[in-house]
Amino acid sequence: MSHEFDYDLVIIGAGVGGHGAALHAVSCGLKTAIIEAADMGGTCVNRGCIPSKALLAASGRVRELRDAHHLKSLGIQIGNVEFDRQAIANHANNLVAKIQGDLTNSLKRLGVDIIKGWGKIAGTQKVTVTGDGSEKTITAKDIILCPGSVPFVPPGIEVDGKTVFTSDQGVKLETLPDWVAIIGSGYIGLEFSDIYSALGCEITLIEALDQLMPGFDRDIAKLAERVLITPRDIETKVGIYAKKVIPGSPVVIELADFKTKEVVDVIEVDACLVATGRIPATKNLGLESVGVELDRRNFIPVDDRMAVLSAGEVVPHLWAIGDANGKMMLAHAASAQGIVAVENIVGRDRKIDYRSIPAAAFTHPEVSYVGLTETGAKELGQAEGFEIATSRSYFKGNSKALAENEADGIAKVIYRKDTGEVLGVHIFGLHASDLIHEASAAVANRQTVQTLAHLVHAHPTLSEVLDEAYKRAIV
Ligand SMILES: Cc1cc2nc3c(=O)[nH]c(=O)nc-3n(C[C@H](O)[C@H](O)[C@H](O)COP(=O)(O)OP(=O)(O)OC[C@H]3O[C@@H](n4cnc5c(N)ncnc54)[C@H](O)[C@@H]3O)c2cc1C
Ligand SMILES: NC(=O)c1ccc[n+]([C@@H]2O[C@H](COP(=O)([O-])OP(=O)(O)OC[C@H]3O[C@@H](n4cnc5c(N)ncnc54)[C@H](O)[C@@H]3O)[C@@H](O)[C@H]2O)c1
Repeated sequence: MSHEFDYDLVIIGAGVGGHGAALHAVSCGLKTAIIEAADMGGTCVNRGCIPSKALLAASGRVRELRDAHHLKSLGIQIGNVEFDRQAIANHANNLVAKIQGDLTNSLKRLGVDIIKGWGKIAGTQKVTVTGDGSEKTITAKDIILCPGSVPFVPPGIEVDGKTVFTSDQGVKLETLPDWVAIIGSGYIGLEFSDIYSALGCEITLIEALDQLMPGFDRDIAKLAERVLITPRDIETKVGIYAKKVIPGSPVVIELADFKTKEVVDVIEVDACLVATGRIPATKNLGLESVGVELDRRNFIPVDDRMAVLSAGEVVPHLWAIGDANGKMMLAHAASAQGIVAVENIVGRDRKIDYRSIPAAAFTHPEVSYVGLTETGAKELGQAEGFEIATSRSYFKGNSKALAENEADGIAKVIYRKDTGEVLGVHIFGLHASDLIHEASAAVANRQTVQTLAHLVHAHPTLSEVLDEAYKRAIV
């Protein structure tokens, strides 16, 4: 370690990105400190992945046990299934506390200094920390910024945290409104409609763009809508945005046509979840002291080595990872970026490979993907002069899915026609979030459908869905 500085590495923000970077830094022998102004573990642990997955696990079980038709098809009959909202909420809260403790202890055990307070860049290789009425200055050879993101609330929407709220409050499951409007059909909108509909709430799902789940591959989104939305107590308003939302009892929502901006309806509901994306938490970070300007959406500009850029040039010894750079707002992407930043800090040139980072929505059943959508692959093909092809396989042809009597699902593989290289894989169906990792490894290694079609999968497993899709690509 250098004796010129207090630390080799100082990380601002102890979310999953900062945590991942810190663990890797220690394994590379760097003397490391992490600064956190609020909750250790950041969004994912306290208000994101962890509590939402706990709620999805419990509500998913309720849905399953109340599906008399499905159970009967397996020869099972059970009586009334009851649940306790507060006990489900406690399950999520307890899990948050456990994982927050584990994460904090893992840093302590490895000798990472945890500094509580607001971190701010105060010039090259210098950070100030403000907290408890005092300010101190720390020097570090390298600095990683990982301040994360916060919910975006569109203008016209008033959040009171009780009747109109974001996921920050939603994950606490403090109420189960009879009728809840969910604004936005992205990840949060989808996962919360899964939770609320399983627990008996009536839902109005409002999406500004002209299709639901606009971020997902079209074929997958269409089938997901048929299974996750249509048969459930979910009314959809598509091409419509919430122009005004007034909290209270009832919550009043003015709905307008997204294109003409004209008000088309006013609804009164018991509660409203605003799930309209997230914005970077990049204010007051002192970036101006090193001449860095945020981009037009307030993200920190970075290259693929996670170096911060100023007017397109690398700013030495300054790195930014996680939601704050806006490249891929996912927990595992944040920690993967942290590892890449640390590798570059210790002189091992490394770039992030976004194409091979998988994503999943933990609905019942799940949606997952890795790489490009069909539209994205076509655009790339046009730019680079190649054609693409697709192959599909269906869960209804899979013995394991049939044994479970849960055969709604599809796997779609998108690949280059000339070389066979896999460009994207999309799955909707039972355990899709686990199945995607085989495809993620294939994309990371730029493998072809010809190679993948010869891998052997155990029988009978859901993994054979992908096996089948690869084999269909080469016939
Ligand atoms: C409801 C919900 C569910 C989600 N589910 C998933 C999921 O299932 N899978 C998935 O991959 N992703 C999921 N995400 C996204 C995931 O939570 C984020 O991508 C991830 O948390 C980003 O990590 P980060 O480290 O960049 O930032 P954050 O987790 O936001 O952490 C940033 C930390 O920095 C601190 N901080 C900020 N500024 C300063 C400062 N100046 N000084 C000191 N500290 C500071 C903050 O207090 C915060 O603790 C979900 C998000 C939400 C909202
Ligand atoms: N399972 C997961 O990995 C997971 C789960 C939850 C959240 N997340 C992360 O959290 C981030 C935020 O999630 P999110 O669902 O809020 O964002 P999102 O970007 O996934 O979806 C937001 C949706 O809201 C719509 N929208 C925006 N403004 C609107 C308006 N005024 N009226 C109606 N619709 C409107 C958008 O068109 C979009 O479809 C995502 O980037 C995601 O990466 C991930």
